[in-house]
Amino acid sequence: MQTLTELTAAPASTTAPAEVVLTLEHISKSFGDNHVLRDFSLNLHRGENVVVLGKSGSGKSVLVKCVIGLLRPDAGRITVLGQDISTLDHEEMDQLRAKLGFLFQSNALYDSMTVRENLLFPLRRQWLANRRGQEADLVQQALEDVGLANTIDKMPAELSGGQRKRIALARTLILRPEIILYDEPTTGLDPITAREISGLIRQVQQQYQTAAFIISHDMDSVRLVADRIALLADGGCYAQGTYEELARHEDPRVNDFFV
Ligand SMILES: Nc1ncnc2c1ncn2[C@@H]1O[C@H](COP(=O)(O)OP(=O)(O)OP(=O)(O)O)[C@@H](O)[C@H]1O
Repeated sequence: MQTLTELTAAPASTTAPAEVVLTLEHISKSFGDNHVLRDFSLNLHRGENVVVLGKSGSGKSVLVKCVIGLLRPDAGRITVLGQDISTLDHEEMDQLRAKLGFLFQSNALYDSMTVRENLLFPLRRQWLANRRGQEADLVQQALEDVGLANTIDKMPAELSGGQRKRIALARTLILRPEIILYDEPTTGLDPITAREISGLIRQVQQQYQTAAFIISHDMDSVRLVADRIALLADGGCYAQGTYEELARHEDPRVNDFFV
């Protein structure tokens, strides 16, 4: 396996894989007179990291909530792993969510449980029959993947912010998601730890061929993790391209993010 340094130094891939795993088509969402999303469209391909970049209040969280079915768009269609989510009932949506991983800002670890118990929890909740009896191995593997096998018996309060982020990612990985949604994965971390987490996001992508839908405005992290960036402005996908393409974009509304 590549070292973290090699991974963080690796240039973003410019060849997009063919299979589309997430499609947002002409999504609109308003709250009263506040038209947050207006005709927003974007595709995500298998194995691709896409960062959605936008100013505070531009609608990034609303977009993620639409993808995971917590908010229903007023117009448009969202297709996840080939399924139009507006056609799914609760049970079907739950089954689909089991193929998605989430890494929220809060990490959402259970403070009263050890690291081991935190990782066992989603396994038992999803209760994957074909993994019965393998839980201990899966926990061990997930912790090794994030470089924290030695924390298995610790409580979350004994871990640093960066370690808690890694454990939260291990808990997501244990269910082998096909798409991971990262909400501000480096917020609240010091620059060195933030860089390590960005390296880990790349490592996960390469090791598991997962697609990632990443909300971020940490431009150092965006540079390291993004294969493609979609700029959300005026409710729509205002511009998209690689980090380098958008950084030299002539429109100041785009290149201002990169200075
Ligand atoms: N449930 C809701 N009801 C009413 N308005 C909402 C709701 N959720 C979000 N909004 C509004 O939608 C707009 C976009 O909010 P959102 O949280 O998506 O922004 P964001 O881009 O994620 O911002 P930040 O980077 O600061 O987290 C805001 O004006 C917010 O007030």
